[in-house]
Amino acid sequence: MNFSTSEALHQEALKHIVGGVNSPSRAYKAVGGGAPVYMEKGEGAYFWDVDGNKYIDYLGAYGPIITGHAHPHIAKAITHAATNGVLYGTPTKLENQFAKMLKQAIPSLEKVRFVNSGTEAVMTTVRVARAYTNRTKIIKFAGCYHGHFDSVLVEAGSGPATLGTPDSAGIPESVAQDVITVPFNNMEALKHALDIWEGQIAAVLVEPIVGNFGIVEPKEGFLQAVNDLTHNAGALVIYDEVITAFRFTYGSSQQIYGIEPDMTAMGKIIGGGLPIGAYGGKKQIMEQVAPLGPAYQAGTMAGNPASMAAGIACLEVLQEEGLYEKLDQLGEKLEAGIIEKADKYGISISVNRLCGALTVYFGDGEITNYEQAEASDGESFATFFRLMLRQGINLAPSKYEAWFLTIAHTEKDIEETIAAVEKTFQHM
Ligand SMILES: Cc1ncc(COP(=O)(O)O)c(CN[C@@H](CN)CCC(=O)O)c1O
Repeated sequence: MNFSTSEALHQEALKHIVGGVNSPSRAYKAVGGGAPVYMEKGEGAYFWDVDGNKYIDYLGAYGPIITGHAHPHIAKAITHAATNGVLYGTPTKLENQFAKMLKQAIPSLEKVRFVNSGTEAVMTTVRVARAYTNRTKIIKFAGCYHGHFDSVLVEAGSGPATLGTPDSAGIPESVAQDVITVPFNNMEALKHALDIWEGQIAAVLVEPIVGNFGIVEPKEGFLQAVNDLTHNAGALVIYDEVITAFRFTYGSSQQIYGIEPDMTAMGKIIGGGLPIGAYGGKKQIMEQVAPLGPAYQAGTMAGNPASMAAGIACLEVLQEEGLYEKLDQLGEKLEAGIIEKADKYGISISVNRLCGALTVYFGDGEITNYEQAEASDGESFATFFRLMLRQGINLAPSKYEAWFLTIAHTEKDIEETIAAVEKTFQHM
């Protein structure tokens, strides 16, 4: 495969854009460096790079593109918005329509607000929780990612109830001191942290199904324990469903496990590929938000007609009967194929999968928390990534990101992918 145009574009980008990318996730630093491939056309489950190479896409733009690239229903909605005026600075009826769709799918959303990214959505839920409880500390889980605002760019040590230390420059110690990190799926560690910081915890923030150290489901009883322990401590539960909302079902993890948080942050899929974020929750909590209450959140583009139209169109597509069952069947076929080839060539992997999202970890043992994911073999992943890319299979360039299927993937695509996996394992 020839990547020369991508390489040239990357050299050009390096002169103007920090690291040549607008998000560090897109750099190939974790997979040996060099120029990322530059895509220039997407259609369904495929995209083409600037050198004309075609790929089956499992990146899905880190989650949003569950309908496949350039879905006609979404494209039509965006085109209409473009010709109708993309931004007025006034409320529009689309915001009412979309808010009602979200509330119908996720009943814990008694009130919602639209913002422009998952980061903004999570950031605001934390602010609202602090306003509502009049407390400042939050507990998050090691390895969970919640966007790039100060309070969550903190990764404490592996021990429970450890006070956070910043994992990004520019975050004041004073901010890091208000974040406690505990291991995911560890109820005792959570209880310990809530006890130690009794009366000071505003909220426990969790990815109910983790997507940021691969796909990791909550252990039996874990989410119920999060609710019970957090509420007993007088704090709020915030679900970060930026990845999970509409990924596994027409709704959220709340409809899968039958457990509701106090607030939910969303993003990615609900924007149909356009910039989006949303948060919502119990009425009496959400009424802390301006102009009703003292917690401020605003945004020029919040609820803009183009993102609303794209989000509405996306959810209309996802209402199709049997859609998630089909994603699950394709995901199961892919998982089985990868495992069968790994066994055939003696490659030690473990696969975590839920519906149409999966992660292949290199190494032994099950992955139920960040420490185990961190210990998985990144070198082998980097080799795997490169060999798959050269065969026209595009994955996220990180061992911590999931493979995302779209509704456009076919059995044939899965068979082609498994054949590429076999060829890759033969060379590892
Ligand atoms: C659970 C969760 N919560 C919040 C965010 C932040 O959303 P955005 O601000 O990127 O829209 C994310 C963003 N995810 C990353 C990678 N999984 C997006 C990729 C990137 O940062 O380029 C998330 O996964």
